[in-house]
Amino acid sequence: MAELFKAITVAQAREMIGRNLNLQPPVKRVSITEALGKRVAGDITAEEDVPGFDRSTMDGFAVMARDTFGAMESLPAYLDVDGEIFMGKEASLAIVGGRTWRVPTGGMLPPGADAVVMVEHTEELDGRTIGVTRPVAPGENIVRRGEDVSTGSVVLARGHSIRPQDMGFLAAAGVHSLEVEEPLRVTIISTGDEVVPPERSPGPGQVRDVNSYTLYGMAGQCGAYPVIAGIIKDDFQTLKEAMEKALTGSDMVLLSGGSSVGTRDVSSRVIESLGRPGVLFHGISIKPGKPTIGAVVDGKPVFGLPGHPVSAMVVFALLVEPLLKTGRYPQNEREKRLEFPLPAKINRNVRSAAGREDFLRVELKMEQGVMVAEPVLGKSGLIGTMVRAEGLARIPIEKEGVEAGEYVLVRPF
Ligand SMILES: Nc1nc2c(c(=O)[nH]1)N[C@H]1C(S)=C(S)[C@@H](COP(=O)(O)OP(=O)(O)OC[C@H]3O[C@@H](n4cnc5c(N)ncnc54)[C@H](O)[C@@H]3O)O[C@H]1N2
Ligand code: MOO
Repeated sequence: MAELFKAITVAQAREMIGRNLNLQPPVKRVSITEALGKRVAGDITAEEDVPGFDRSTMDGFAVMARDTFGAMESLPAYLDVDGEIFMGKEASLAIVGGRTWRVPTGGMLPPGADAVVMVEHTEELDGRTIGVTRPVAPGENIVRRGEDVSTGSVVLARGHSIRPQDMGFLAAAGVHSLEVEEPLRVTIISTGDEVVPPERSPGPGQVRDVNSYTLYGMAGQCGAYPVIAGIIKDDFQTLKEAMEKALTGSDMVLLSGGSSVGTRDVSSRVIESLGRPGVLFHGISIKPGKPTIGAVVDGKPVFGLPGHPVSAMVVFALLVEPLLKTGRYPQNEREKRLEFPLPAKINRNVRSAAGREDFLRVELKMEQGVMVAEPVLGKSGLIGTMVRAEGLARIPIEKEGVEAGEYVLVRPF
């Protein structure tokens, strides 16, 4: 069993979980319209070129560009018009030097044409001949066959989350159904003898359950399928039974409360009893969120999140969210950078401790064209501070604080 409160870094925590993880989301074939926000289960390869033919991007005249070289207002290049290409129809007759075809925006180019002259840059002479008043370069005002997608190329790679533009791209490539990962099922359990459901009036010493709802919301935002299992008594046997049931029916279990060192804190012992490898760490060098339990049981992650509502949300953002969104933790500098993407100037001094990463709730405002982060002060038990905040600012592990005017990196929410 992991040593109690021998705190490790976030990076080490991620590494330990990642190494033991075996998330296996179910896979389902869906239509394009059902795929929004889902992750692609395997590489999707284009079976045809898009567009399937060379097309004009302007209303005008299909030409061999070289026939227009040197053309100008005072000395147009004269071309005979062989006819008109209609929208959605094949252009089968090849273009002949010195001649042209009228073509609409999106129309097919005749074989041999390598550019289109916009109608504005031509003058009609006798209905059969035009004068080109500006030259075009090869490739101008056209898109080539396969320029959007070429046959055999990977349209979307495995693991990619489908966005609206991806849906259009799939349609263009003729991929009308695809295999996607089903949302991961996350069971959320709250512990604590003092915690009551929101519909109950708390008695003396009692508080309403906050964490089940913040965690439910955060999991939903990640595209997961959260289930609230309710409030379970701080009792070994009762909690063990609830956790076993949760593990059987889901891909991940989040338990909040009971992660600290109180005599009644049974979470760690219960998680350890569920299976192998069990508890990997108990304590991370962050504030808030230090008393976090990280475990993996038969490939499924199990987190014991701190009871304080802000702490639970911060730990979710750092350890749970990447797994629900991508099935893994950020691997390269770009992915890590995108977790806290927004630079902002902090507007007051904040102390931290070297060897500990701090996460500040901040409000964001623009002052003289600069993004400014104003810390929202308050203990990590106060959910209202999170409601006022618009982001989390990070003070890196090696720093002993930040001074007013320094830049911090923020994750807006
Ligand atoms: N002697 C020490 N005491 C504490 C330490 C410590 O290092 N030494 N760490 C503190 C920190 S930091 C945190 S965070 C909390 C973590 O506590 P637990 O995870 O053990 O959670 P509980 O003791 O059950 O509850 C803490 C706090 O949160 C409230 N809570 C719990 N669940 C919910 C819920 N679902 N909704 C709303 N509020 C909840 C609970 O009532 C307590 O107020 O420990 C510190 N103590
Ligand atoms: O996780 Mo505890 O809140 O550091 O407040």
